[in-house]
Amino acid sequence: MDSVFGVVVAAGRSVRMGQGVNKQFLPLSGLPVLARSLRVFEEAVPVKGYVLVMAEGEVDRASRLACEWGCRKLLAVVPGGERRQDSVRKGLEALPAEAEIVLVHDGARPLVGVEELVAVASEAARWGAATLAVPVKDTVKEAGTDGFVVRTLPREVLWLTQTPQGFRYSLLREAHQRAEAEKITATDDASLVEVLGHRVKLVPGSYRNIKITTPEDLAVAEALLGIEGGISMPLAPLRVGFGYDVHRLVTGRPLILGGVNVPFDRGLEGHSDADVLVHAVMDALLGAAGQGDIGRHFPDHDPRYAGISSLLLLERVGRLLAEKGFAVNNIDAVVVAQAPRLAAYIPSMEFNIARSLDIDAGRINVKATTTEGLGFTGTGEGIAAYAVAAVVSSRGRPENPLPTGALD
Ligand SMILES: Nc1ccn([C@@H]2O[C@H](COP(=O)(O)OP(=O)(O)OP(=O)(O)O)[C@@H](O)[C@H]2O)c(=O)n1
Ligand SMILES: C[C@](O)(CO)[C@H](O)COP(=O)(O)O
Repeated sequence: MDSVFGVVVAAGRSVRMGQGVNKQFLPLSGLPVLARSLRVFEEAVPVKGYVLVMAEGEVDRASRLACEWGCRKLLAVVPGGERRQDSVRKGLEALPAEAEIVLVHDGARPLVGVEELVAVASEAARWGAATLAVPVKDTVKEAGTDGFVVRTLPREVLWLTQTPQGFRYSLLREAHQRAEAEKITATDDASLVEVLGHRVKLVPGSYRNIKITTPEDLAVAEALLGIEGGISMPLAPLRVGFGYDVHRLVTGRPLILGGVNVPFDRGLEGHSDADVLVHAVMDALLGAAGQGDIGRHFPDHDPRYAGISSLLLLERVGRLLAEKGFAVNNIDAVVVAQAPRLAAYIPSMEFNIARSLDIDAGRINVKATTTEGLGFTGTGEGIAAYAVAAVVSSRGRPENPLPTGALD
């Protein structure tokens, strides 16, 4: 496919959400709305890179968070403009010259699927312009300013447009330049291309690709994710496991918790990266599946594991469980640390753990607590973590929990 790039706009004011904050940072099943939208661009193979557009005052915050969310294809975070189309234009200006197809997406549409994004890219490459859209389900009336119906519109030809919308880069830039020159305002990019007389191909999308606009949209999105993740449908047979780990705090080491490099004057000592949270999670998972503990699978005298990211080990635990016929239902964990304060990093920890296990972040819950200055965690000698995990047998019954020996 042609060289595909993206522009994700998230520089709006979130007025209709009515919470006084950018709705894109609100949690949706444990992960910020924006993180979910960006993840789709990360996962869509044809997308080479993308630009994120934020309100002026949120550029730094978004850049920092995107790093924590593991956004590897993000090229730049740039300030947006007054109207959505101004934000898109600024995003387009930041794209590299090699861009041939550009996908413009609302950061506020976190439920779009990777396949939908790829379909729009391929139709845009074919037709020059394409947009995801769904047929109107209700009967649509045109109203007068007096509040009375003027006419009923023919539903058969009406579609609700969504994003991403995909275009040949040169075509979309021309459309935006024309809009600037002729002072045209439009609520989507396809409209600007239509003004040029260019045809826009409709790509049938999904009704689940809602735009998070008002508070009830968040509730609907949560419900959709819950149903799809199967959380509301208990699976049996269920097995639970418990994990506990402690590491000593020392100077000269980074503090890695849940795969996040947490700023602190000391870090945890250990053979690997000493990620005490991920170690507790792995032990809980292995315990639930009857597969021993991490000491057995990843011995701390084995040079292969010296300094290794514990998230890589977690990925291997996830694969082992899958081989044994287990799927992770949910994990709950608590980090016990007197300092530093961890609240701001918890969504990223949950995201990292979920990504390593290839499951939805809504299935992971991480908490942090102090011990009011008591004990070894209270004095800052070390950090502890506890975790419980529930796994279900995807083969309908628990697997034989006999030990299988170490991973390769
Ligand atoms: N000046 C603007 C206006 C909107 N957007 C983005 O365009 C998308 C669609 O806009 P909408 O959902 O309407 O978001 P807001 O403009 O934030 O909402 P509201 O109108 O309620 O303030 C959102 O991802 C929003 O952040 C943008 O980047 N720059
Ligand atoms: C681009 C869009 O999401 C397509 O439905 C929509 O037009 C954005 O409109 P808004 O007024 O910025 O919410």
